[in-house]
Amino acid sequence: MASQRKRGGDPAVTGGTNSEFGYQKPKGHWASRLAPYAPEWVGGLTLWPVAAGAHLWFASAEAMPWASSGLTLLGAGLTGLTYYCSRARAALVRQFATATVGVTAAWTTAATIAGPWQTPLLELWAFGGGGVAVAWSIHKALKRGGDSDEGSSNTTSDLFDKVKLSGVKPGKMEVQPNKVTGPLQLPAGEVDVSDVQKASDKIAAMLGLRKGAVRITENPDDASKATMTVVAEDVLKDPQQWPGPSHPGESILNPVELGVYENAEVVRLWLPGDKSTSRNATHVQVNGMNGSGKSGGFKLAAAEILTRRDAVLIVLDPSKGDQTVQFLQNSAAHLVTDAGGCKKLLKKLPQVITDRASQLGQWGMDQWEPAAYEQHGMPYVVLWIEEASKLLKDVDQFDTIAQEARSAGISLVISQQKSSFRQMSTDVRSQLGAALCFGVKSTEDAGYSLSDETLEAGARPEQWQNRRPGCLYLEGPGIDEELFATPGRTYLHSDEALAVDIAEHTPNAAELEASTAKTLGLPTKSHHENHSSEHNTTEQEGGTVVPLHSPSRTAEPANHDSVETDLEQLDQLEDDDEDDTDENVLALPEPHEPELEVDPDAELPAETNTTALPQPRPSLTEARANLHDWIGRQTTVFGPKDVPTELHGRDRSWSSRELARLAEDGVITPADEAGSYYPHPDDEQHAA
Ligand SMILES: Nc1ncnc2c1ncn2[C@@H]1O[C@H](COP(=O)(O)OP(=O)(O)OP(=O)(O)O)[C@@H](O)[C@H]1O
Repeated sequence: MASQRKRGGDPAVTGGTNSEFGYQKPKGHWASRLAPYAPEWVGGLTLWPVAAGAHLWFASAEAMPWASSGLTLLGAGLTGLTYYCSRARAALVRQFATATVGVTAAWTTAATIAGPWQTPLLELWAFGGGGVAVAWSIHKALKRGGDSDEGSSNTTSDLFDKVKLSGVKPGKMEVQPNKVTGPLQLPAGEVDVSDVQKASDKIAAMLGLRKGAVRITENPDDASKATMTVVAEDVLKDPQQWPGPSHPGESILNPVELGVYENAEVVRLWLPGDKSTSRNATHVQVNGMNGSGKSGGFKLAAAEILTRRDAVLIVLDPSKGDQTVQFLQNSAAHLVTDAGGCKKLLKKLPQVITDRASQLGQWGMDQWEPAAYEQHGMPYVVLWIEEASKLLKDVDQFDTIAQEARSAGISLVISQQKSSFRQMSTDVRSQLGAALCFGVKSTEDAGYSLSDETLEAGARPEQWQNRRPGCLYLEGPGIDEELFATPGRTYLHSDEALAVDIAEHTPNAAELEASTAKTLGLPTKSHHENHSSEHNTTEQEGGTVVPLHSPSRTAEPANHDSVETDLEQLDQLEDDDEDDTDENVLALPEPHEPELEVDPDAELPAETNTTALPQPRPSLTEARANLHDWIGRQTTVFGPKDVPTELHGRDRSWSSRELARLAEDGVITPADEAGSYYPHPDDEQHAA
């Protein structure tokens, strides 16, 4: 327990400060330099006249026995009290303070009875008292420190005195850019690391810093040690720009990079396990209130996953439809946005897990490793489940699914506002080894996401709520535990920029192996490309949303399994919610409808409003030709927002990508402002 004693009770720390918080104000004048040492000398000198007065006062034979026994009791009580109150101090100080009070009380009692001028009381007072006063002064002089190396420690030591944690001893503080760190030694058995953590905001206030600027992290190997980190400037105020994919064309074994921590380290999330570093594969829970930046985090993670050579991303997003996933329209991601389809896919997962795990076993692998893709074509699968609470309640034994999925090379990412007991069972939660926590509403919500240790170490996602979108804490395998309580912020990005990088990688994107694709009712590569080969006259730009009963599914070869699956799906139709009607429509086989404007891209309602709806959408070739003509008529700088929707029938991100492509091909020239262009090739621009 923390010592809650009053600051004034310890002669070693009283006096000597004349600013509000003492430790900051320099004392130049000799009087103020000597003032801290006055109490022991003044106290010692006044003791003699006090004892003399008491002796004369109690001189009568009747009063003296009462006075002597009263003073003895009082002395013993004060000695015991001193010992108790100094328990949070270093052992030597505690013993010295107790001895000082005990000896002083004994001398005062004896001097009151016999008279302080008697031998040896007079000599004891003169030499013994003087010695005690000198000892206290030396102790104070050393503690206050004239030596500059110790200066910072003593200053910090005083800081702990102020928050009533005097026994806490700071070590040498290490100064880094925007950060000061140093070890703390706690008085073993007297002050707990949680006591210091609770005082961290008070310490920040005393240093004139914002809440959360001081963090105390416990030492996992020694409960009497901790680390104090002080971050002066809040560098997360302004998010950093997305630098592009971190490991394009490399393995998903490399971390997914999402942003930066306040100490400028990169926020890294490892998904697959790695035996060589004893790291486990992990699932992730993503939490954060509305507007806290979850979708932004998803988009960055998606861009990372989709630019790796051996990973497949499947996204289930039953709530926002393709509002969030629009930027993935040209990617290899598998998207399911109807609730019924999402649930069906989840129900098929156990089969996929069993198949993949036994397949990996046959190849001699007890978990997924890059060789599984390189040698056998089995990619790592990241199944990202948005608004998971709406789906998981209908999936039996999801905890078992989660438990088994990791060994089958599948990471589940469960994203929802909060993971309270109503939203997610404790069993499921215990299977999610990583937590990505954005701003939440309350401390309680933070507790559903982050571990107690991280919260005690100073993580406060509730301080952001949704006022600091993108700010996060991340716990997970492979991450240095000191970073668990370090705030970070996702990169600032635009959907267009992400889409461009993803599209660049799409031709090399990993394919879902045939057996998994079949069980889940998904195409192997991407809906976009499969669909394209089956319906090559159908426009593909928006064709990435893959409901389970899509034409691509019906095109799969019929066999015993698929008959069974279809029967099962028919049964399940009764259970499914709001999307049932759509599913029935989509389930009808429509393999050859060359001119039919089937547009599985659900982005259309969002951007192609009333003007576009009654119009047949131009094909990609027509859209590009229209855009080209339109550019030819432009005379000034323009951007994607200036391109009329009816020219192409698509959303603005399409224009954005097309313009970027044309600029790359040298047809138009980028202007100074990002995302805007001159309607001429570069050389003409210079000539003009
Ligand atoms: N790192 C960031 N820096 C600055 N702004 C950001 C960052 N991340 C997201 N934002 C902005 O914050 C707003 C909310 O973000 P986002 O839509 O990702 O939140 P959300 O948690 O998904 O919200 P909801 O659950 O309501 O969809 C958006 O305008 C987004 O552009």
